[in-house]
Amino acid sequence: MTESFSTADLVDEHGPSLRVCDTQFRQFGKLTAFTGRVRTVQCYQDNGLVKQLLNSHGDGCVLVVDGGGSLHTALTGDLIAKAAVDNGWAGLVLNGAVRDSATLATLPIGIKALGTNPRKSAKDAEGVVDEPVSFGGVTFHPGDVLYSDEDGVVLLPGTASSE
Ligand SMILES: O=C([O-])CC(=O)C(=O)O
Repeated sequence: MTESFSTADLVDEHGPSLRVCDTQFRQFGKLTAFTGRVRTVQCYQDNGLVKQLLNSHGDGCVLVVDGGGSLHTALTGDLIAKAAVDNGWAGLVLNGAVRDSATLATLPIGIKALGTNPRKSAKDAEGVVDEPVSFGGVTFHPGDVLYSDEDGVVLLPGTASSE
């Protein structure tokens, strides 16, 4: 999907109603601009739920993973990211780490994360799916529309929302 938007223009257009995430992410996927409806996972050094979700239909959504900011284990690597591409996810935003970054850079998906660590995460699937998660000074609600580009990550309420 080709996206033509700019987060800076969205800020100018929407003003304070746009939520802007302050986290300074690194870009890992090949797509540097991506947008989609938010789904969420909260977990800590365990990517069992991330793996399950990204191995199911993405419907153009962006998976926002609050890994508590831990850089101790990778929440996504090349296999999970390839599954996300195959299942139609638009992107991943991880408050945590990735691995296999050289391969991630070749995949047609947006991936933002804090950094890298080659260590695997646990696979106990402990955590929470599709509840609001907060980091970088904003709350990500399932159903929000997320826009991400070279300048940052911003959020608008989903159209189904009454906000
Ligand atoms: O399995 C994991 O935890 C992450 C990984 O290496 C992959 O996605 O290839």
